[in-house]
Amino acid sequence: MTAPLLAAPETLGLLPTSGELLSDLPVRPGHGIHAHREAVRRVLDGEDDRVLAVVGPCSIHDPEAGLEYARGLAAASARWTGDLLVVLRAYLEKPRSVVGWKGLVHDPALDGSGDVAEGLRLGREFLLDAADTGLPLAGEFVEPLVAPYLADLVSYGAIGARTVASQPHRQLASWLPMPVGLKNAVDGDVGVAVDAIRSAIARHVFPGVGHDGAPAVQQGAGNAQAHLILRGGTAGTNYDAESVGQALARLRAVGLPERVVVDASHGNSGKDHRRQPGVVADLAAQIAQGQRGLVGVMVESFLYEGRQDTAQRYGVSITDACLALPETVDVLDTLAAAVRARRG
Ligand SMILES: O=C[C@H](O)[C@H](O)COP(=O)(O)O
Ligand SMILES: C=C(OP(=O)(O)O)C(=O)O
Repeated sequence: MTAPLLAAPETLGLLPTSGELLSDLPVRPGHGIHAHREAVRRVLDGEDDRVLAVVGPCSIHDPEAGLEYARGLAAASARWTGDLLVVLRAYLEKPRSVVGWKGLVHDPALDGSGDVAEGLRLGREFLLDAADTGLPLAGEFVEPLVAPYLADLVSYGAIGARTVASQPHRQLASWLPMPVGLKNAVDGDVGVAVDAIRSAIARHVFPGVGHDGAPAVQQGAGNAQAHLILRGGTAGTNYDAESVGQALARLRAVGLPERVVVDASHGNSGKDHRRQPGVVADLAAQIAQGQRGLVGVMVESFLYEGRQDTAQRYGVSITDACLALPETVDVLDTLAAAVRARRG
């Protein structure tokens, strides 16, 4: 007896279909997802002169702490309503440079056991509860098969620096029903993200899995709000006025709308959360001086500052280091003041 040429990967457990999970845990009346997505679109398209502020933990590992944070941010956000459109980072998947914890959806027990069925349920419950705060939600999409289980609750999507060159992720962005930001690569390459935007705004046909669980040929019509996120990289930061100007020029050169969101964390902070306020102060100065192509800012923030390797301390990130919520309020005050100055 010869071994099969291709054995399927070992099955560790079964998943519900996305249709089943959506019907068990439906979007609640009052979540206002359509209105949130439209609000994000208006800011990106320059029809609303506020600045998008995508703010929250690097990752959600403890739904209780994540919700306490979401409620705190929602309460604070009332003060910036006229100047900022605050969106909660509700990140349930983490791309890894090599190996590591892949996020609540992939490993809710945080121990490598990988109970994805439980992760999807817990993750969706978290998004539903977080949406109850009234904040629009942001998420990075890492595993294309996971998106149909969660994307109906998301109003701002991101494709990260590690997947921006991947055709399946560009296809994913082409069908996702919310504006999607595509990040420059880990090495700082902006060109690959510009290519990704050109791909994401186009129609794609690709294999996928429907809400009924059946494999199917699917279509993405193209995401008109696909845009660039500058996140710095190993080659250096790219939040300064010259880098922002160069990025806008690259977009203009290929006929794309001149708009960027800048991530104050990751390569722009060297993963040192204490540098994020300085980055946002620089961005605020650009906005105050009239830069209209700078349409959004991303900040990594949690209940308490810093990070930890394992979940010992409540409300502290187990992935990248975050600013504490009170410092985040100061940072967003600075940004809101800059938006008012730009109007003036
Ligand atoms: O945003 C979080 C991390 O920067 C990202 O998941 C990569 O982390 P890693 O380089 O520690 O794997
Ligand atoms: C992983 C992230 O970012 P990046 O892709 O820029 O590293 C993130 O925003 O969580």
